[in-house]
Amino acid sequence: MANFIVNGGRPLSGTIRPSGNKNAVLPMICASLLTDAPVRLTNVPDITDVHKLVAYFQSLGSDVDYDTTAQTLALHHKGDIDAKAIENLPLGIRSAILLLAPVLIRHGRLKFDVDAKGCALGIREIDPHINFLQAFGCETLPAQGIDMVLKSRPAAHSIWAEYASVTATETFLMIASVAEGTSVLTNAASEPHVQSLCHMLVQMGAQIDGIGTSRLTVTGAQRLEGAEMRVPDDHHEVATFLALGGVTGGRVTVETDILSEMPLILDQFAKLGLRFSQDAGSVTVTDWTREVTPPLTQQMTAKIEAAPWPYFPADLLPQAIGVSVGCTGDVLFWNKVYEGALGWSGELAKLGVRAHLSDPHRLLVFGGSKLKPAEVEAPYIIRVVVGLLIAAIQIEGTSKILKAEPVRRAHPNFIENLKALGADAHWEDD
Ligand SMILES: CC(=O)N[C@H]1[C@@H](OP(=O)(O)OP(=O)(O)OC[C@H]2O[C@@H](n3ccc(=O)[nH]c3=O)[C@H](O)[C@@H]2O)O[C@H](CO)[C@@H](O)[C@@H]1O
Ligand SMILES: C=C(OP(=O)(O)O)C(=O)O
Repeated sequence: MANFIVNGGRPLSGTIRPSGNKNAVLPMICASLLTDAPVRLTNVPDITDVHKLVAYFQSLGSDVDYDTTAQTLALHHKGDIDAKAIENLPLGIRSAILLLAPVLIRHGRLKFDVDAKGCALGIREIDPHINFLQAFGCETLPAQGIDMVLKSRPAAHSIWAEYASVTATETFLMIASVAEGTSVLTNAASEPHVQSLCHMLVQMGAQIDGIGTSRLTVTGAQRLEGAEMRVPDDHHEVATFLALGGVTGGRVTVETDILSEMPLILDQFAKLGLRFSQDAGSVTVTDWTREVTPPLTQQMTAKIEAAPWPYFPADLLPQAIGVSVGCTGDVLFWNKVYEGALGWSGELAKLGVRAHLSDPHRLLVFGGSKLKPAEVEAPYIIRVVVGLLIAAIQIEGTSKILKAEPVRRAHPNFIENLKALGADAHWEDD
């Protein structure tokens, strides 16, 4: 596991383009298995999760052309796929769960003991996925692990989900897109990455109404066609570069076409004293006052709460916490999604941060901490590596973030990009 070394206190400045969104490209890659026609994706990030899915498809005998320089990925799953290889789902990535629907649709059977754990944010449930698949006619056979079969074309089904799950909504979308008839999912997730999968499935021949809302109506196609899609820019990475620029007292411009999805995200970072200017295709962080905007309701503490879209994303909470440690006021962070996403906050104390973990979902960061460089250890959570870096890079002196490797799952060339903006940072191999 590699570590990050960062020499903090140097302003980051310049212009940068974000990479494609990991959580958008992964379901798109999995959905390519729904067709025997070619699929071509552009703006594909060079990240380890993509490499794992690509290796899986290569093992199935698919034609795969992944050009990391051009950021393109061409996939063509022609005839039969290798029945032995199909059960070797990629390990350690949450998106392995997104292979269940397409493999069952394509192959009719899947036996798995899925390690679809992804980031260590708490328990990563598989129940909604299995329940949705069963509702569409997949049977579960008694077995060690899970053994599912799909004997004929799925029949449309309507579901009211217990909660708005991103990947379970994507499972629904994939199976409903080939089902006979019209299916409805109520309490659907609506994140930008869920929307991009909808647009891809529409291009492939499904009819989808309600894209971007919590109710999706899908009419399936007998046969799905190929697709050519651009992976949307990563709104998490846009916010990350802005935060890094701001906390170092620099001026970073991010050029992107995803600004329409970012008003709430920028508002919440502005609550932490970051100031932005925007034009049609870019956003610039211009200043950091360090002042927390106090609520007008005097009994309240300033707070940032994360929940399913269109709330502030849970995957941006660590980055916001990283900014807040240098603020003069108190901020309450509330993760309404995951029960295990804040346990790492003890590491902040090593950097001199005063904070109180109120319960598994809420962290109160006190203003005015006397920060100092330190060695901290990241959990297996991509965005926490980034959050710890945002905290460390604002502190003069050398800090080390142990086990920083998970960042490679979502942010290509992360250190190279930081260096190009003027950071003094490098990888250290253990
Ligand atoms: C590959 C991928 O796309 N991963 C993303 C996806 O994971 P993933 O699809 O696994 O996340 P879910 O949306 O299912 O939510 C994660 C967990 O939070 C809990 N939960 C969620 C919503 C809710 O209203 N109530 C509730 O209790 C459940 O325990 C659930 O298992 O969405 C997460 C939430 O945006 C992101 O952090 C992950 O980066
Ligand atoms: C939690 C994340 O990813 P995953 O669900 O793939 O583990 C993330 O992208 O921050």
